[in-house]
Amino acid sequence: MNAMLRETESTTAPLVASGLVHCYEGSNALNGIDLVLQPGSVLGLIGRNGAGKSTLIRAMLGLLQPLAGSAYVFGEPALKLGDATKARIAYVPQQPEALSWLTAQQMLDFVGRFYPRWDSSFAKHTLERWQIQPNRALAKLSPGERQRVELIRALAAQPELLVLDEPAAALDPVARRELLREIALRAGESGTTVLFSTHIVSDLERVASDVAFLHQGKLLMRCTVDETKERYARLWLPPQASFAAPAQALSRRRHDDGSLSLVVARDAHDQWPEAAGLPSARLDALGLEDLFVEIAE
Ligand SMILES: Nc1ncnc2c1ncn2[C@@H]1O[C@H](COP(=O)(O)OP(=O)(O)OP(=O)(O)O)[C@@H](O)[C@H]1O
Repeated sequence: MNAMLRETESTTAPLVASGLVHCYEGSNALNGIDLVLQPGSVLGLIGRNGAGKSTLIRAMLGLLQPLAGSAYVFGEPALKLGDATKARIAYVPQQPEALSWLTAQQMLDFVGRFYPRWDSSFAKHTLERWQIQPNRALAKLSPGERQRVELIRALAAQPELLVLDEPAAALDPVARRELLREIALRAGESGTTVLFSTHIVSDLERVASDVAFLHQGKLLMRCTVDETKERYARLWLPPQASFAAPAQALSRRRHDDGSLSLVVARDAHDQWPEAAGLPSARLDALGLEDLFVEIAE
């Protein structure tokens, strides 16, 4: 990332990661991630199990100290966030466990005190609408119900930055649709910036403006959802043309007959690799799901 750009963005963007590196027990979970979230964008972070999504989210929010690199939230170093900045963020972890001895209502009442824009009427009505018993201990709720209470907490806070780590994992399809609608509404009407991780490509297509693809701790792709179809494609080369395969490709697979399939991207001048112009070559458009499967396989 350009140094001047980094300086400007780190003071204005809701979320900035710069050269984040992290290891667990000697194995790399993040390999130098640069990522900027623009205000009002909805970024879907996608990647296979173990790709590093939760680690990246936690490092970006200052919940984990990376081995190298830095993160900023609304211009403040993520590891030293003040209360005022914390009140602008709502984060739902993948497996919420905090305050599980309280009932849903008690937890919402307690947490609401820390958020200046807390919408208690939204919290009350959404508990009813999502059929959650307000007086049941959180520990006794099903994982899906527990996740819904956490989502209510995050949304009732009316945050400027909403960060959801696999929010749909335990939700049924109806609840998932409702959540996506709510995210789209918040982004569209209030300009809320949203970062969410997911495995569900259709959710991402439905609500995200931008997509980032994390693979083995590296950010392989970052663009708008619309751009993916125009910028990436599958290039097929027959055996006799495989010598012309470009050196740069997001994935490369040789078939038994000697032909090659590659996922390629347009270059800085918007051009496909030269081999795509060969008469025997074939360039196929890729949907988001196919693109991820091809790259991650
Ligand atoms: N506390 C930990 N101790 C050791 N290794 C860990 C720890 N947390 C994560 N890892 C490892 O780091 C890598 C990245 O994990 P992370 O949870 O960030 O991935 P993820 O993309 O969120 O995965 P999933 O989609 O399954 O939730 C994985 O290989 C995981 O096993």
